[in-house]
Amino acid sequence: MGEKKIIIATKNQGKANEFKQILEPKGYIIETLIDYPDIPDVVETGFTFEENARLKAETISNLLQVPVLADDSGLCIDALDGSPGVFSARFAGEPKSDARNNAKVLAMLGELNELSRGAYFHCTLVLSSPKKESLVVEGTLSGEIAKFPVGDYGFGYDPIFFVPELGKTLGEVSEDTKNRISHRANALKKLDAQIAEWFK
Ligand SMILES: O=c1nc[nH]c2c1ncn2[C@H]1C[C@H](O)[C@@H](COP(=O)(O)OP(=O)(O)OP(=O)(O)O)O1
Ligand SMILES: [Mg+2]
Repeated sequence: MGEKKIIIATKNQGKANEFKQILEPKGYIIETLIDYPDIPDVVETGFTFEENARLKAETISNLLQVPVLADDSGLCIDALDGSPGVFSARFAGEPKSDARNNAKVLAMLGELNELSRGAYFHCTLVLSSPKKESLVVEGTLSGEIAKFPVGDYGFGYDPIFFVPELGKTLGEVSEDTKNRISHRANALKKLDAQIAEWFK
């Protein structure tokens, strides 16, 4: 496999690690905006995951004039009618904080029993190139909101997201295990199936 460089339009270290772990073994060279500190933040003004992922991918692709992949993702909680959804990153306000976001979710769900704590992670990926129609794929992962945070692995809402099939939160499992089942991994599988055709 030749060198195929993809820039991921993210400044999130947790996402960056997962993209590298999944895509580098497939022969991709992965860079992220952490490698381009001078590029300003893209303001996420959209009301859907796709709008925000398009905004990030298309803005950075037009700026750098190379193919760019963006991820917009979030946690959708049944008892909160799908909230925080696209507002996941700043659910507890500015500056964005995983710890405060998790505390806010736990406080809002209170003592609701297991049957009422259903939730899923959603990930929309948009791959953009300056003179091409963008490619859009999505993936989800179902689970439940734990009663308290468990584990130090992962990032974001991982310590409070319990996966029944694993009997653990995502904060308790290795990167390998998460990357077999996650919303991001599921979206990347769909991207993988379409990327060769799209690049032609
Ligand atoms: O696998 C995940 N495990 C735990 N939490 C997660 C995951 N995937 C998304 N999330 C949470 C983190 C953040 O609160 C929001 C994403 O917000 P989102 O705008 O897509 O990302 P971000 O602002 O952290 O980085 P960037 O926009 O630079 O890609 O959902
Ligand atoms: Mg963001």
